[in-house]
Amino acid sequence: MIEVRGLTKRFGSQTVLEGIDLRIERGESLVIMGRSGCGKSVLLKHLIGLLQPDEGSVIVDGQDITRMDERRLLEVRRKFGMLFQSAALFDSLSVAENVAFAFRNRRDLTPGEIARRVAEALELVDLPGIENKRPAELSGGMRKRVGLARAIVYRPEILLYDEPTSGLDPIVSDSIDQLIIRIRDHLRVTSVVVTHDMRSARRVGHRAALLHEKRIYAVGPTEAIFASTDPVIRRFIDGVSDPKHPDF
Ligand SMILES: Nc1ncnc2c1ncn2[C@@H]1O[C@H](COP(=O)(O)OP(=O)(O)OP(=O)(O)O)[C@@H](O)[C@H]1O
Repeated sequence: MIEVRGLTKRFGSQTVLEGIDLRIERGESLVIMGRSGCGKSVLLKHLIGLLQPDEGSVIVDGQDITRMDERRLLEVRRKFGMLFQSAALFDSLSVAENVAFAFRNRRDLTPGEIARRVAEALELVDLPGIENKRPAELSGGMRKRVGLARAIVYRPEILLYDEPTSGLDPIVSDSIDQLIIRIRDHLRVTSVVVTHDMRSARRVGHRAALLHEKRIYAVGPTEAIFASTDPVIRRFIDGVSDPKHPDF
């Protein structure tokens, strides 16, 4: 579904990603893990064409999106839904207006059809009937669910999650993970989940990739990565710093 080939990204003199190769199969969920600031969000933004690589390419469903013009890129982006780290809801809009945001320019859908699709998306994230609430009235976990409803309302083929469980307690995190799994299986979407929540990674990922020092250090079935004895992978998974190199 997505293929990244030899992707290198620099910001000024800082190289953030170097020679990244990654394949994401249709219908699978891939977890991308790595230290804070290692470039996970930057990689995610390349998958949807929000950033352009300095070298290499990104192929989505057979189409090279690198250096694609904005009009064709918009077409490709319709395949994607994205759940941002902060859920990114508009506080001045109701839940229904937030969830329906992607439909604001669609003349082919009646208000009744939009309301039905919004209700269906809210149902799928276990928040039926909260259309008229405001984001400020919701807990952090509920806001994430509304963000997820907004991401799935137009039935994307690929869902990108940027830290879906950050800032949530373990119980709410588990419920978000269960939703990610349910949506993946129910809507048959390809999922890419950026996280440094190890429990969440283990629950939702068919495969896991560890980004380290600008490269994909390891990628494989999640259980194999978690069972690895490689010292870099172990330190990351067990959350143990290296006394000789506290920053690594
Ligand atoms: N638009 C930008 N302009 C300049 N530098 C940027 C830009 N976006 C990201 N960076 C830099 O790229 C590096 C990687 O950032 P990124 O947000 O991808 O990290 P991350 O792995 O997602 O971190 P975290 O886990 O803390 O969210 C950082 O050093 C950041 O400052």
